[in-house]
Amino acid sequence: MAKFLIVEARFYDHLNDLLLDGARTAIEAAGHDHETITVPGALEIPGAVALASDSGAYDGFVALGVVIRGETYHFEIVAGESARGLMALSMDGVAIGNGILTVENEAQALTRARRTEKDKGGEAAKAAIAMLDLKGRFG
Ligand SMILES: Nc1c(NC[C@H](O)[C@H](O)[C@H](O)CO)[nH]c(=O)[nH]c1=O
Ligand SMILES: CC(=O)[C@@H](O)COP(=O)(O)O
Repeated sequence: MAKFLIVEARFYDHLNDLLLDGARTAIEAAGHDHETITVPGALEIPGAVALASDSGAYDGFVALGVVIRGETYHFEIVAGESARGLMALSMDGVAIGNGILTVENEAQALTRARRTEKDKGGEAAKAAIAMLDLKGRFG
């Protein structure tokens, strides 16, 4: 049994609850354990994963969040830099799945957060599980 840390940026409570449901369901269905921590926003997720990974307490990580475009360039920064940070961790051998939704509006987020539709939370968890399996094979 592996232990996953879900790192969620709780910017939109109702959307995060759906993403968490999907991720937790996927991890449990695969027979693994999980814990969850919350950070202020998506920009803080990579740093939190780096800190937790250094602790050696977790086998894999799932990043969850919702970034909805506003009026300024900040969307590009938050969406792009959070993804870049997670990719850097992945390239450094951290088993991680990216479930940070980067969308134009809440409607797009809702259909992607629900387990009954696109289930991006479950998708991210399954990606983290797959990367952990690869780590065991090649690590
Ligand atoms: N606008 C959204 C943010 N912005 C906050 C940043 O992620 C960060 O917490 C802040 O810049 C302080 O460093 N975060 C989201 O997760 N979603 C958004 O829509
Ligand atoms: C993704 C964001 O940071 C966004 O919600 C901020 O909105 P705004 O660009 O209108 O300040």
